[in-house]
Amino acid sequence: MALETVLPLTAAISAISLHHVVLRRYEIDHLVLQIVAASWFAFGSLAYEFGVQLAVSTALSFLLTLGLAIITYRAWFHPLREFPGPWQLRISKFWAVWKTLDTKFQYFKSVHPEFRKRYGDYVRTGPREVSIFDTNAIQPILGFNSRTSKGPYYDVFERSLHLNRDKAWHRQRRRVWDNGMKQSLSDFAPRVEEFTSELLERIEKSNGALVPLNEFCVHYSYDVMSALVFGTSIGFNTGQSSEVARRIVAILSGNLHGLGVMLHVPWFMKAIATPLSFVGPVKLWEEWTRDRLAERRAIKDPNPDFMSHLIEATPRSPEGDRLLFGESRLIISAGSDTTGTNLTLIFVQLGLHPEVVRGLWEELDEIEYSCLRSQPLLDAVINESMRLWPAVFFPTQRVTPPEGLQIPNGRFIPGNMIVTIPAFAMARDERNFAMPDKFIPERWTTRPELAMNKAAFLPFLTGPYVCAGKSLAMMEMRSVVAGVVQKYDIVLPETFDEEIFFGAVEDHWTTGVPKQQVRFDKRKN
Ligand code: HEM
Repeated sequence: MALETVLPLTAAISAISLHHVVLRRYEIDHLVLQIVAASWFAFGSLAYEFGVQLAVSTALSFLLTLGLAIITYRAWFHPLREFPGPWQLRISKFWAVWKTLDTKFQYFKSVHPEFRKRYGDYVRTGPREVSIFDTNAIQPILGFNSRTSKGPYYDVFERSLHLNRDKAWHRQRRRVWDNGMKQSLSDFAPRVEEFTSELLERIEKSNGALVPLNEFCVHYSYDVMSALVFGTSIGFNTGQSSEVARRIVAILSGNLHGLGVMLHVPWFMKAIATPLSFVGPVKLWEEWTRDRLAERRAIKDPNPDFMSHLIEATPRSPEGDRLLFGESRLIISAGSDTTGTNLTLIFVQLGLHPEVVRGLWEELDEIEYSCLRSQPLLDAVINESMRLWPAVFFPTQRVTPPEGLQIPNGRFIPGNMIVTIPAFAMARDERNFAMPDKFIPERWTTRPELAMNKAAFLPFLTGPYVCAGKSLAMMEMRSVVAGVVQKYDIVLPETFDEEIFFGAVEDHWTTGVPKQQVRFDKRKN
C-alpha cells in the first residue's frame, strides 16, 4: 500500500484507539500543554520525514477521526446517555462558553434554572457532567460522608486548601485552618470592629452625598483580609492604599469575566495558567503577595494570629513556601470580593426595604451587640440577601466514585462523572422556599413556613469543603450592617430600578454586582 494511504489510515486507527483506551477512561485535562507539545513534535517529525503535504493529510485524518469518535461516543454511547439535557452540551462544554457570552454572564443565573424547568431534576450539562436540582443529592454529593471528590476545576491554579483534589491532604490541611480560625477569631473581632469604625468615618465624611457603594464595601473587605493575612491593612478605608495595591485589586475584580468564561473549560484554564504566571497582572499579584508575606514573616508576633498558625504548620521548604504564597492569595481572593459583594447587595436590599431597617433598629437598640454573636433579624437579613443573590454562583464540581453513586429516592449516577449542585437555582426553587424571588427575612425567624427546605440554602457550601472563612465573613457582615444601620438610613437614588439592577447582576465564578450609588442619611430617631 502506498505511504499516502498507510499513514492517514494508521493515524485514523491510532485516533480510535486513543479515544477508546485513553480518553474514555482517563482524565487528561491537566495535560493539555504536554499534549500540544507532543502533537507539534509528532507533526514536525512527520513533516521532516515524509514532507509537509503528507504530514498535513495524516494530521487531518487523525483529528477528524478523533473528533468523530468523540462525538459519536458522547452522543449515543456515553454512560450518561439516558440523562436529558441540551444536545449541544452532550458533545462539548463549548456551548456553555458561548451561552455565557451570549447571555452576558447569566449562565448559572438564567440558563441553568431553565434547564430544571425543561428537563427535570437531573440534567446532563456537559459530556460527563450532571447538574442535580434534587435536594436529596446534597448530602451524598457534598456532605461529610460523601464518597465524591473535587472535580477537574480544582486542578487549575496553584495548590492551596481550596485548589487541590487530594482528599487526605485536604483533611489534614483543613484541620490546621479550622484550628487557626477557632483560636484567632475572637481576637480578630475587635480588629473587624476597628475596620468598621474606619468605614463609618468614611461614610460620615460623605456628608449625605451619593457614594459608590460597591467600592466602599469591597475596599472594606480587602482591608480586613489583608490585615488577616499580612498583619497590615491595605489602607483603602483610610485612603492610604498604595498604587500597586489599587492596581492589584482592579486586576482581581477586572479578571472575573475571563474566569466566568473559562471555568466551563478548566483544561484551557490549566493550559494558560502556567504561561500567565510569568507575565503581566498575574506576575504582579504573585510578587505583591510574596513581598507582603515576607514582611509578615518578619513581624515577631507576641499574640499569635491566624496567619501565624498557617506559617507554623507549614514546613519551611520551597514546597511549603509555595503553599503559603498560594494560600495567602487564596484568603485575599476568596474572602474579599465575596464579602464585599454580599455587603453591597445587602445594602441595596435595605435601601429597598426601609421597614426591615426599622426592624433592625428595634433589635439592635435593645441588645449588647457583638459581631461574634448571631442576632435573629440581623442574621436573617444577611441570609435572605445571600439566598437571593449569593456571592458565588459557580456550582462546585464533584466526581462520583468509580462504583457510581445512588442518590436516595433519586437516580443512580455512574462512576467517574462530574456532578454539580446548582445552589442558586435550588435557593430559588419554589419547592424549597415559598415566594422564592421575594426578599422576606422573616422566613429565617418568625415565618419558618416560608423556608420549607433550609438544606437548599448553600451560600457557603456544606460538608468538608464548606467555606473556611464562614464565621469570619458572618462577623464582618454583622459588624458592618449593624454599624451602618444603627447610624444611617440607606437611600437609593430616585432613578434606581430594581429590575434593571438585579437583571444586570452577572455570574462569573463570583457574582458581579452592577455599580450602584447610595446615600447614607443620618438616622433621625
Ligand atoms: C460572604 C463571604 C463568603 C462567601 C459567600 C464564601 C463562599 C464560599 C464558597 C461557596 C466556597 C466553596 C467554593 C468551592 O466549592 O469551590 C468557599 C470556600 C472557601 N472560602 Fe469562602 N466565602 C466567603 C468568605 C470567605 C472568607 C472571609 C474567607 C477567608 C478566610 C474564605 C475562605 C474560603 C476558603 C479557604 C475556601 C476553601 C475551603 C476548602 O476547600 O476547604 N471565604 N467560600
